[in-house]
Amino acid sequence: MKFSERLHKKLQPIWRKNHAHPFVQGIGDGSLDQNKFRFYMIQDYLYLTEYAKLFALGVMKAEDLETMGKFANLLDATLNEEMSLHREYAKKFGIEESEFENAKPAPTMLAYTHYMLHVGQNGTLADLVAAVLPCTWSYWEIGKELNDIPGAADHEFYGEWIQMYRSDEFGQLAKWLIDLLDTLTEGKPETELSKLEEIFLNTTRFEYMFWEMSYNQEMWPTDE
Ligand SMILES: Cc1ncc(CO)c(N)n1
Repeated sequence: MKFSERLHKKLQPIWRKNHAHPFVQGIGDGSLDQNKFRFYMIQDYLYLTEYAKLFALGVMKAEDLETMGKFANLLDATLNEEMSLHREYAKKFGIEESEFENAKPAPTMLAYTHYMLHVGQNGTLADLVAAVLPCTWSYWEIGKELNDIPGAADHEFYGEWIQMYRSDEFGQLAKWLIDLLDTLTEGKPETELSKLEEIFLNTTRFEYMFWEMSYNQEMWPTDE
């Protein structure tokens, strides 16, 4: 069995929870409160700013030019395509891009990005890929599922979000990461695989927490 097939089995219960989450459901049927979405987009902008750095670390850790080039593509796609979606939404909200950039980070966003950066900086290339994969893979899956809801991708407010994550371009990036992880783990001992599985599960759990955080607009519980 490919390592990604093993991971796919493991992540199913959490993915089902993602898809059933009222935030995701609300994007699908257009009923999501726009204030919740705005909170999410701001935190996601901060998230992607850090996430993009993982791809720069991928360039550093890769051992051949082809892999370096692919990570460079991912870095470019994140900063200049995916984050353009957020900048467009900022316009729709009538707020400046700088308001996105200078927003206060929410604790779950901080915990998630810092965990990934820690793994990416201190681990192997396989560790790094295990950490970043749930992000791309789960969004692609959500994008495709929501796209299957009649009219969802044409919704005047949430349609563009669905179109971004269901797109073939985005899917290709996810597929490339999946294949890379399978190649890197071929013939590796169980001790190593279970360590990678744990990293993958942790960021999968963080993905669920990000929906939860956004739905509840969670900041520090101690803030005045
Ligand atoms: C939290 C989060 N996970 C995944 C993606 C997909 O890139 C995103 N934009 N934000």
